[in-house]
Amino acid sequence: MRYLTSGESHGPQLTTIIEGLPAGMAIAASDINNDLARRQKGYGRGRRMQIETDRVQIVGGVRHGYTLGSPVSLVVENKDWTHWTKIMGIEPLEEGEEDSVKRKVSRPRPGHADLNGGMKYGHRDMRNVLERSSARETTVRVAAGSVAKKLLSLLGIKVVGHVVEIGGIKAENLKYESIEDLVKRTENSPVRCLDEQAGVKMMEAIDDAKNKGDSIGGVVEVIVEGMPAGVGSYVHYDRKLDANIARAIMSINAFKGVEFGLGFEMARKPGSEVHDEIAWTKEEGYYRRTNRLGGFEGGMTTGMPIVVKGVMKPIPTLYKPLKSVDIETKEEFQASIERSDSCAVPSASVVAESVVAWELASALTEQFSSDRFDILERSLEEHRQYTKEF
Ligand SMILES: Cc1cc2nc3c(=O)[nH]c(=O)nc-3n(C[C@H](O)[C@H](O)[C@H](O)COP(=O)(O)O)c2cc1C
Ligand SMILES: C=C(O[C@@H]1CC(C(=O)O)=C[C@@H](OP(=O)(O)O)[C@H]1O)C(=O)O
Repeated sequence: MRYLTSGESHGPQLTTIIEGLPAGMAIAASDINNDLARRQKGYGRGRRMQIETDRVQIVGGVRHGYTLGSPVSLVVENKDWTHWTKIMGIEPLEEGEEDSVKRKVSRPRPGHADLNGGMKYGHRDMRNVLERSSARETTVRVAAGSVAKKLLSLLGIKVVGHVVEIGGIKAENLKYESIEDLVKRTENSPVRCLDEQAGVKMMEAIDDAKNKGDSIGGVVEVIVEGMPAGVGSYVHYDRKLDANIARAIMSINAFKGVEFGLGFEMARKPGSEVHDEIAWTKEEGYYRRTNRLGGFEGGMTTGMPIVVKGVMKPIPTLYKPLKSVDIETKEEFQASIERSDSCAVPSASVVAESVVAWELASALTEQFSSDRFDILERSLEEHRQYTKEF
């Protein structure tokens, strides 16, 4: 499967076209809207989120609630567009209209894409960069991921993202009864954190950063249950599923690192405390006694839960200005801003969940016959039985 997204942060809409979904898969706008709403929530977001109420329109590839096998196109409108029609105008300016209506950006923000993007595409008005580099684009990535999640859930695979650290405050109590329990408890937390006490401290840290005009980052974790063993491949770099997941997480705006299982801690432990012993029972088939590798060996799933973390840096747009250089005057200035998030880690955990779901759905549809959803379902069931008895 593949998808592209299009659209600017303050343009009329965001669009995605998804190719390669099996025909005959149930999908409804309500499934996607639920995930769009989850992405919008989260403590630490700025004023923009009060303007937007993200809702999807399915404009292609679905009829009476089922995919047709043709490309699925999804659209999410930017409500903020009505305030930006002149600034973002698609038509050339009319005679006599001032260039100043474009709200030209000549002052790049440290940590954002402004300066490098301006240099790359020759945009001396760096609004042309920030409009697309903005994480507003993650709205339709979540929409595409939601469709992938639907495919996975129909195949008995569950994916959930949550927050394990914000601003140096780590969640200590990460125990949960079942993935349903994890979903329920994180949905009830404003920071999408299992550990209620840590969650309260995280919110205080966000308030503190906001009051100081600063921003903070954190760590999100995505857990997947129900993936069969042997999905992905070891034969080529771009078919290693863990590598594709790592790339997907790194592609989320502001993400700077990825870990599977014990992650970087593996560097400090001997092999006997890292590798997971293999066991077998008639009922369960093969399983690992531990899951320190986080569900992957050799670029393929082990059948154990996938556990992957991603680190998000603090938001670059700061009320407390950092020094930068105006590209017109070459003079130093201290940036002043109108609005920004102070922490978007909770929202980003939903984005991480979405991009992981996408990679898994992609790998499954590549590996198994997938023109028809019912055949995909059957093939996967056969594969599950086969790997159990292998
Ligand atoms: C959900 C989400 C919301 C974000 N909100 C903001 C924001 O309000 N202001 C900002 O400067 N950056 C925000 N970012 C981060 C920037 O989009 C990101 O830092 C920028 O695109 C540069 O890319 P890089 O940090 O990956 O190098 C957000 C990121 C995510 C995932
Ligand atoms: C719009 C979203 O996030 C935006 C991501 C973002 C950035 O620079 O990445 C900057 C802000 O945009 P604005 O300048 O319009 O307030 C965020 O609000 C969203 O998540 O839907």
